[in-house]
Amino acid sequence: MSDKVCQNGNGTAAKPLTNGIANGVDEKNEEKIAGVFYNAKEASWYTYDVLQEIANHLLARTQLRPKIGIILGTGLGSLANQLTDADYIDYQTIPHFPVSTVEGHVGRLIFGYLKGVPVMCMQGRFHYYEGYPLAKCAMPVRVMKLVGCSHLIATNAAGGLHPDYKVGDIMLMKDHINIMGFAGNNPLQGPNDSRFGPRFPNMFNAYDFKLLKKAKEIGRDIGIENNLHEGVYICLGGPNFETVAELKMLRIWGVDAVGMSTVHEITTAVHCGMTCFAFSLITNLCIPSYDLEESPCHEDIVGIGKRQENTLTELVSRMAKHIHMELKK
Ligand SMILES: O=P(O)(O)O[C@H]1O[C@H](CO)[C@@H](O)[C@H]1O
Ligand code: HPA
Repeated sequence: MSDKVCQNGNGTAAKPLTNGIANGVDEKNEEKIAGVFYNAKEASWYTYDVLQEIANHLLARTQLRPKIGIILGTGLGSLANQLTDADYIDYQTIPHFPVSTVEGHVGRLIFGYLKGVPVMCMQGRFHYYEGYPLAKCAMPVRVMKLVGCSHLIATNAAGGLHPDYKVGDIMLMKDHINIMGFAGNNPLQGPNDSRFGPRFPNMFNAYDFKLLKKAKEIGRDIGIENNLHEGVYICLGGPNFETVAELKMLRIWGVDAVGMSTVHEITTAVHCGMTCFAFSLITNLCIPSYDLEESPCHEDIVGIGKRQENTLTELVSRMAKHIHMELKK
């Protein structure tokens, strides 16, 4: 038996919880689960004014005025090491901000230059399974928008369901299935503030086609074309990994990669008019068979991201550079 922390998918990797919340706001909620508050009211608590307050707070703490927001997924946080002249802002120190509770998510915003391009980077995201409502998970996207970002680059670690995918491959997201939304759980649920966007946003071109094309071009330039795919992502609620029957069903649905994030962030970004690009790092294979000895393990998933740091940095920084140049035109 290896000395890995988790075997057969049963390992957990929760960070020790701190007090969970940085300021007085959440302490008003009645329900408290393991230090993280869950209350549906929280979802509609992030009004335009509250989010503007957060944005103003951040703008007062950095000179940078980025147009590109980046979300770093599980194990992908090391990309932030490449940022120069950076201002680091821990989530705990931001008014009304939740904290990251998952291993592989540092829990801070970084304003800095990625190969010369000013960006705002989330080194750690929020997930539904942490106990946060979807609107709260996606709330930082609206903050990005209010800070001045017109573009979102979202990354995630995901299980590869497409039979051609290998661990370490990259799947550019061309579309997603909002299965949690099917069940009535959507970050845009509740009163619509038209200052963010319309009541009924169109998700037809959620993933910008031109950026997708550019990413494929960059993939060729950096020699990863054989490990680069384009596919459909699904966000499940987690935190458990999938059963074999579930994987079989998802394959029939046309899903190529499975994760527990990103979809609500993209939905929120599209709603507020941001241009989106996203990709999954395939960190494990989702093989719908009962005969396997190994199943996904969070520690391994984190490790794959670290291993691919150079390639991911190259892809993200070149995409950021491209967007930066396009915005200047
Ligand atoms: O989507 P990100 O945050 O990259 O993380 C993925 O990896 C974790 C499971 O190991 C889950 O949180 C899943 O969503
Ligand atoms: N399933 C769900 N989420 C994931 C996986 C997976 O196999 N790998 C990384 N995030």
